Amino acid sequence: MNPQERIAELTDRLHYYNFQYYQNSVSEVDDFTFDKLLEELSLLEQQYPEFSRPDSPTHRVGGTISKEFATVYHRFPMLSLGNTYSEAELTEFDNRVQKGLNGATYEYICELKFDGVALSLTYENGILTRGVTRGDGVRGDDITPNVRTIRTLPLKIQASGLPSLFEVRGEGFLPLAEFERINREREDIGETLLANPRNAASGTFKQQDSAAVAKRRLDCYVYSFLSEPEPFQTHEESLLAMKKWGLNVSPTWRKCSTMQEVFDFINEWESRRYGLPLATDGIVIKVNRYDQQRELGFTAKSPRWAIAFKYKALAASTILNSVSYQVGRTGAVTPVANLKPVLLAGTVVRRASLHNSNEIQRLGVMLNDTVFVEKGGEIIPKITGVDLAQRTEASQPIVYPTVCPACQTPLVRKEGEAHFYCPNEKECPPQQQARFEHFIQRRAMNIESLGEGKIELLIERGLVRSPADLYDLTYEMLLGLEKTYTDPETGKTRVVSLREKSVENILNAIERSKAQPFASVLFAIGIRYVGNTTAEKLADYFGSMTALQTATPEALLSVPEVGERIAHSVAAWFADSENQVFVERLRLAGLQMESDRVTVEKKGESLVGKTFLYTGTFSHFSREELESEIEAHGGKLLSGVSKKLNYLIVGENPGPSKVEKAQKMGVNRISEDEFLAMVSV
Ligand SMILES: NC(=O)c1ccc[n+]([C@@H]2O[C@H](COP(=O)([O-])OP(=O)(O)OC[C@H]3O[C@@H](n4cnc5c(N)ncnc54)[C@H](O)[C@@H]3O)[C@@H](O)[C@H]2O)c1
Ligand SMILES: [Zn+2]
Repeated sequence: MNPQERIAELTDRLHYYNFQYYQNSVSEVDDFTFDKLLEELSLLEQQYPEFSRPDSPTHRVGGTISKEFATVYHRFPMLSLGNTYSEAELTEFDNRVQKGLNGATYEYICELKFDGVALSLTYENGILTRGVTRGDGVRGDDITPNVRTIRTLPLKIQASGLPSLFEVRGEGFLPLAEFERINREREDIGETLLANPRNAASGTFKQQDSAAVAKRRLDCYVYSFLSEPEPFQTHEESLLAMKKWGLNVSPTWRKCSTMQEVFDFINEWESRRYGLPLATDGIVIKVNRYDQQRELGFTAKSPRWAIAFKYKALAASTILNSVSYQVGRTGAVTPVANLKPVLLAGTVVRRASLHNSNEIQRLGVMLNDTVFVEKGGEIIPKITGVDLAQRTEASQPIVYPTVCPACQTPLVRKEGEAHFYCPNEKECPPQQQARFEHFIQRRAMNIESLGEGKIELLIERGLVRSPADLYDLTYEMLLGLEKTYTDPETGKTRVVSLREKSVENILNAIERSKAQPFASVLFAIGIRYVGNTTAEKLADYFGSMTALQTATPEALLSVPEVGERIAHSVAAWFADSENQVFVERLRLAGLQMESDRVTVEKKGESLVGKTFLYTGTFSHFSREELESEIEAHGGKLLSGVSKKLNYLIVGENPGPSKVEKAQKMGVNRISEDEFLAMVSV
């Protein structure tokens, strides 16, 4: 391939990766690969400037703006950062700074490079008025309602000396613990898992429904302050002031006066960063004094006074001893690598995730191979490659099981899914066990005193088979049960035994669970794809188990945010006769089968036969109030813009995609006042 062709190829490929990364929150290659390709393109362009394309990703910020949000122009461009993976290049950067400042003394502020989404936050008279993504650097998406859900971001700052207008920049992120929590929940209801915290954060910030955004507790570290005139002399002063004003500044930054101190900072944080509550991928080095920053200036894409040093993902090599297969609540089989213990980022790693059989094939990994293990943004490390040079005859192919490792039922693979499933939903022990764990969790029936091995014990002694059996347990059945567990990894033993007190606790909790609201019961019964939020929506809409059980597919589809996949799953679940028996037993046990929501009181008939959808926020109603107002006047709420929709009520900060679609389909768009006029006749 000649240089011109290679330049064209790289340009197109990098554009595609950028689009996937910024627009769809998907990484098709890892960052290191991406950065190397970008570097290759940049070098080729320097050598052959005549072939460089005007749209080259080397001289512009990679992101874009989306149609779904209003576009906002940045008052100060939001640039990228030059980056390097080598200490030698960092020294070159320092030489350039030294030269640029003509021998003046200077200091650096070193910070962690947080791996999330860049945010621009505008404060006017101390009030947070706007939150915008970086977009293409010149314009970004106005995601103010989503940014307002970040609890550590003050909506109002009161302090003396506060400029009347200023901008704060920072990194919006999903804390690791939150990322893991969301994935546990997703796994529990059979949803595909989020790939990594950065992409999850990026996807979350781009959601239209800020109530859904609020459920994922996003956070933000701020690291830059912009205002005109600039009240500070140095970056350090701005960090201290922002901290004082109550903005969330990570305490990890340090002032360095020599490159040696910078390198020490880099080395120190290489493993320490894994103790932070979020993913980081390097450090950022910034010239401290603002006048010196101005002197050094910017390239088209990034400041000359700062650079990012990116860590290569921390890796270790070790032996793959065996693969075990775990069966989840929905029957999905997940392979897990058992490794020869190895030290990685300060912790001993014994296991790594292998995701699914495709991943094993992709890696070409065999038993007894020497494998590379990396710690990325996730807590469980992953196998990223095989050291083929170390392969011996001892290496044996991994034979993926054809039957369930727990119950020997032949595994099946559904079309379009990466996982194999054990279809023996009702009898497969790990699925059964997980079904109980799902049922007793706090947000379901809240019988958590049954945790920690007690369920296992009850199943093993044949006392319960279905969660409905919990309601038939008696004091006599439970008292004195005992079991010793041995941890396969450490060999430690633990005794679970049911004495008077714990039996009483369990029975009380079971009794109390009968008062859990209908939505919790609906979540507890464990319909695939029906998480907490969906259960609430279904409970609200149908009001009772009976209504839901007999709901037509069309009715299910008209529930807000319920699509084909969920509707199908719900219908299929209720069509199963064993599930019907299960629900009947729960009903007889006295569980809540109806919403205690006050049924909407009829106020009039002016909206009978009309369908509605709303977007944005309203001054007279909360979302719930608007919904019940529509219902109270006989109107019907739809879940999306379709031909069946008569009116789209457009509030403040509406979702542009809904409005545009409504416009295209010729749906009437009405204001809040126009709606008020319709219901006050
Ligand atoms: N894997 C892929 O497919 C893919 C595609 C596109 C981009 N990328 C990755 O994204 C990077 C390019 O993105 P970029 O242009 O945003 O550059 P960048 O992420 O390397 O650096 C700029 C960004 O760093 C962030 N940042 C974090 N901590 C900071 C701090 N303390 N101070 C200042 N900024 C801080 C800011 O969000 C800023 O916008 C590449 O390095 C690449 O690895 C990957
Ligand atoms: Zn099984």
